[in-house]
Amino acid sequence: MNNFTFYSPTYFAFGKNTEKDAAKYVKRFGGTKVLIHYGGGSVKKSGLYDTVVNALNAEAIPFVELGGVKPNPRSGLVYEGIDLCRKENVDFILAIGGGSAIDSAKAIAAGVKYDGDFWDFYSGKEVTKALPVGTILTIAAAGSEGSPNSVITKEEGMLKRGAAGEPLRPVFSILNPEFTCTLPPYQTAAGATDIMVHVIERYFTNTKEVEITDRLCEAVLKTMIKETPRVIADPNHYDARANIMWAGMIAHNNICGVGREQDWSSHGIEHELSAFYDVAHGAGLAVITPAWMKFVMKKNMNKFVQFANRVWDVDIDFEHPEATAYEGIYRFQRFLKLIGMPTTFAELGAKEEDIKAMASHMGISEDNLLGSYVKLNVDDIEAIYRLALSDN
Ligand SMILES: NC(=O)c1ccc[n+]([C@@H]2O[C@H](COP(=O)([O-])OP(=O)(O)OC[C@H]3O[C@@H](n4cnc5c(N)ncnc54)[C@H](O)[C@@H]3O)[C@@H](O)[C@H]2O)c1
Repeated sequence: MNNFTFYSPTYFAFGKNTEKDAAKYVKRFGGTKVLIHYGGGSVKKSGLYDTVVNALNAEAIPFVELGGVKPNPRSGLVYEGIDLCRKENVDFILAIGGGSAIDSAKAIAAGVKYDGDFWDFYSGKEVTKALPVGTILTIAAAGSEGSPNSVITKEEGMLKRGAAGEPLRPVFSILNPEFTCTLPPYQTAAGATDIMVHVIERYFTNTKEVEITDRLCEAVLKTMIKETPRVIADPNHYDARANIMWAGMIAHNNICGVGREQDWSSHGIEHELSAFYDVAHGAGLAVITPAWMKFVMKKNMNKFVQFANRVWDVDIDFEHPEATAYEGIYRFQRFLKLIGMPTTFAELGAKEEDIKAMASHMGISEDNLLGSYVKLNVDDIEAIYRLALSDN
């Protein structure tokens, strides 16, 4: 196991009615003027927006608001949010929604404290200062409620890029699984896929002797394999929703990833699909991750046999380990189909003729290869996109 530091100071309030205390948490974490940041209709339809506004009024905390965050959140609204916060002397951002609203809030939070263009943080500069962000989560997926990350798409050039830095971890996150019951099955499944792939990006490592984090990863994956079909069949299944919601947090606050090299190729390759076609991130991952697995398995089979055996209950064929490895990937892909995810380019609406452009859009070069389990060059990335044309 490698050396690591782990500091994850987010305060979590989990369960029914926890959103009622939102204003108390804002106060507790120092907010005196709040920006409420959210997407579109769902937070208003569910009554969550009114609950939050009433709670802030009851605590006499002034606020301004900025709605309209789109899935795959855009830089334009971030600039608007930074200007608004400065003009209104906002000192706390409360995001209501999913990864998109939260990531947009984090970008604004970092941008307000920075003299330059906030996009610098999405071009490799570490975030070292940000306004505090609190979240009320409505979809289990991105894990942004506990992560030090944010992903934004720059309209100009449709660049989808990530930023990172400890100040981006929310100071508090409120997770009421009931709010996730209104998610359409497709969004539920896309979220579940994202959760699983957050773990997979950490699981496939060349770092040796990482039994504790391997086992944590496997626990999250096993939980998702059990609970996701339950909520697809019964969207109001509170306990299954609750297990998935907490799995989503554990999958990405890095408790499963400390002390080990991590990969992150599937996310990088998928970000081009979301940028080119504006698809749901989890759906893009459902197409890309099995293709990535098929490609890298041939170069580094090590971990795939363990994945097949421990996660997908495949008996190990010691004479033909590649058959065991492949069976694990096959079962993963079959599971994705079962929960209603696309598994090919065509199902996603992606086009073969864009493959070259997507592979070269990522800024990968021989000095800057993608991933770590197997390091990928542009030709490898193209080959992975081609493998995703079919699910055989
Ligand atoms: N910051 C991170 O650590 C991180 C990690 C992974 C992914 N991401 C990014 O997060 C974004 C995706 O976030 P997401 O998957 O959480 O989804 P999202 O926030 O984009 O929401 C997906 C859709 O579901 C709707 N929705 C949300 N809650 C709902 C509810 N309760 N009922 C009905 N509809 C609801 C939203 O309005 C939206 O249309 C992508 O941009 C992705 O790249 C960020």
